[in-house]
Amino acid sequence: MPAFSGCSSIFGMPNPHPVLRAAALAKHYGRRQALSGVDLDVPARRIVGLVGPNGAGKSTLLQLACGLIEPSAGTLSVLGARPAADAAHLARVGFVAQDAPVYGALTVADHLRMGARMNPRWDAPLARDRVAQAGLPLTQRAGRLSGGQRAQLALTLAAAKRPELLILDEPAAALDPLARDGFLRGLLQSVSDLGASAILSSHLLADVERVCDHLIVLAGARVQLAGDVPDLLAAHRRIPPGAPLPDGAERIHDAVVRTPVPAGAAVELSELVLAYLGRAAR
Ligand SMILES: Nc1ncnc2c1ncn2[C@@H]1O[C@H](COP(=O)(O)OP(=O)(O)OP(=O)(O)O)[C@@H](O)[C@H]1O
Repeated sequence: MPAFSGCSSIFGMPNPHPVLRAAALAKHYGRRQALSGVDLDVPARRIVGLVGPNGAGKSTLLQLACGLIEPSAGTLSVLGARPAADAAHLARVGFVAQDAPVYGALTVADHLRMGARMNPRWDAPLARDRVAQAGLPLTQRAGRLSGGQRAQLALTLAAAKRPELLILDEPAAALDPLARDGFLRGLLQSVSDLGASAILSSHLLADVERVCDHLIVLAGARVQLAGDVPDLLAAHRRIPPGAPLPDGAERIHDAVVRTPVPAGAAVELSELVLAYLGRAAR
């Protein structure tokens, strides 16, 4: 189980249709353990921030969720089925891999035509609108787009599939602050237009704080913390240095404690993430 799971459920019952459910999930590459004993239950209609240090297993989890790789042990279901179970299931998931891969020799318009041919639920007006909004010239070859524009194109291709789940592996990492802002706005807009869920891995805690309402902290191949952000923030406080631990509280790291009573001060999301990463690194 995660060190702390605040995953909320309707009326206290387990969510019947989680977007992603993992049980004792493990993945190793040879002798290297990338994920171990991962249990997750991510409710639908969330924007999930997946954070953790380099090598924590974030890309591995996302690639498992897309069916690009197979688990070594345990189970994983995405939208109620095995990842990439069949063509219909593939159409329900949009994936933007690290570095927003696109075909350099093809134009923006070629990408849209290809998307339309390959995806049964392709939303041509949505694709055209997003491309126009992002200011992507239709005749420009993708290889000549800026990093930010490439990320926008990759997000457009994923969103125009009208997926129920968008999976994005550090899509905005290389972008400058303005381009990142545009990308995140585009993401929020797409998720809201589609009524979809999204899982976004990122090292940028400010981005996660801004767009995510569900958090997964991975470190050392294990889930350290998972749950809806409001629940997690409500369950943790910062106590003054030297103050005694409140009744029933557990010290996570330094001044951050998990406590059933609202002692001390509220914590911010970045502080909470750093506390769990600090504890995992001890
Ligand atoms: N194809 C592979 N072959 C061998 N080892 C791998 C492979 N892919 C990942 N690993 C290892 O698995 C572990 C988890 O890697 P992963 O890429 O999932 O981490 P990450 O959290 O996405 O890291 P980063 O933030 O640096 O992208 C690392 O130790 C990595 O070296």
